[in-house]
Amino acid sequence: MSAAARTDAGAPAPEPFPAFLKLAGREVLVVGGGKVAAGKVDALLAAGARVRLVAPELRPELERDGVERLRRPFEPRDLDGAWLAVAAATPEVNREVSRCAEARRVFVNAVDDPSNASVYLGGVVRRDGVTVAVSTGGRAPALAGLLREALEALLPSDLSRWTAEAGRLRDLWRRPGAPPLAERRPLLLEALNRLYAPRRDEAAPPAAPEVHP
Ligand SMILES: C[C@@]1(CC(=O)O)c2cc3[nH]c(cc4nc(cc5[nH]c(cc(n2)[C@H]1CCC(=O)O)[C@@](C)(CC(=O)O)[C@@H]5CCC(=O)O)C(CC(=O)O)=C4CCC(=O)O)c(CCC(=O)O)c3CC(=O)O
Ligand SMILES: NC(=O)C1=CN([C@@H]2O[C@H](COP(=O)(O)OP(=O)(O)OC[C@H]3O[C@@H](n4cnc5c(N)ncnc54)[C@H](O)[C@@H]3O)[C@@H](O)[C@H]2O)C=CC1
Repeated sequence: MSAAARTDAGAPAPEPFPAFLKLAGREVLVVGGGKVAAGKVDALLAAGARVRLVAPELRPELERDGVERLRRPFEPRDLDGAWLAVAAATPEVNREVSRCAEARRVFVNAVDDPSNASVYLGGVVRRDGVTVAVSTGGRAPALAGLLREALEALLPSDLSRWTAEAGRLRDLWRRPGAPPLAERRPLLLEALNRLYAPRRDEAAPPAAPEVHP
């Protein structure tokens, strides 16, 4: 078991608190300019974050809109104004970034160092407006990846129909006369099942061919 899974006293560590961050328009510091940093930057930009990237050398694909680039080694002041930091440089630099971020109460993801990170990234499935994320609390990243694959296979390919129907019912249930909360889940399940019920015209036996004398 990795250091992340146990506290110093040997007691099991508390499980991480799952949350989905709204990063749009918020500043995120990424330290490092290699392959790993490039992958994190892709995900951060997709979430609408404003990325500040610090590294003496960086890969050409990091020269893109939405990324403020500082070509020099990390300095603690780079964390000023950041909501979140990602340490994706060398292990020694990552440790320093984690230490400084912790001191400033900025959450930090350290790609190679679960015990010094305050944020773990997970395996992620996104489909039709639904996001499912899996973490093993830093204990077994490859297992998080496998579970992500399994969930990808399990979720229906037409999940957009589910989200549309659930959204439609939610709008209805905001009006006066809506069923009480406790009844809504079973009603939602029934409504989703109805999406797959054969339509009356499909269920009817085929009409006998018309015979013309
Ligand atoms: C703490 C964390 C970093 C963070 O938070 O960013 C972290 C850390 C480390 N990963 C390592 C190795 C591997 N990581 C993967 C895969 C993934 N790792 C991911 C997340 C995380 N990995 C976070 C914790 C997640 C959690 O809580 O469970 C996933 C889910 C998401 C993502 O990275 O985007 C992604 C699957 C994506 C998908 O398929 O969906 C594979 C397997 C593979 O690639 O198939 C291997 C090789 C096999 C192995 O070693 O297990 C090593 C050892 C490095 C070494 O020894 O050199 C460390 C460092 C350490 O543990 O010390
Ligand atoms: N490449 C991989 O598949 C994996 C990498 N890791 C870890 O991820 C981290 C990054 O990996 P890569 O992207 O492959 O590394 P890389 O070697 O390609 O890039 C390292 C980057 O860090 C920058 N850097 C060095 N000193 C710095 C400083 N003082 N301040 C700011 N930036 C500095 C370099 O300029 C470079 O851009 C490493 O800690 C590595 O151990 C972990 C698992 C897998």
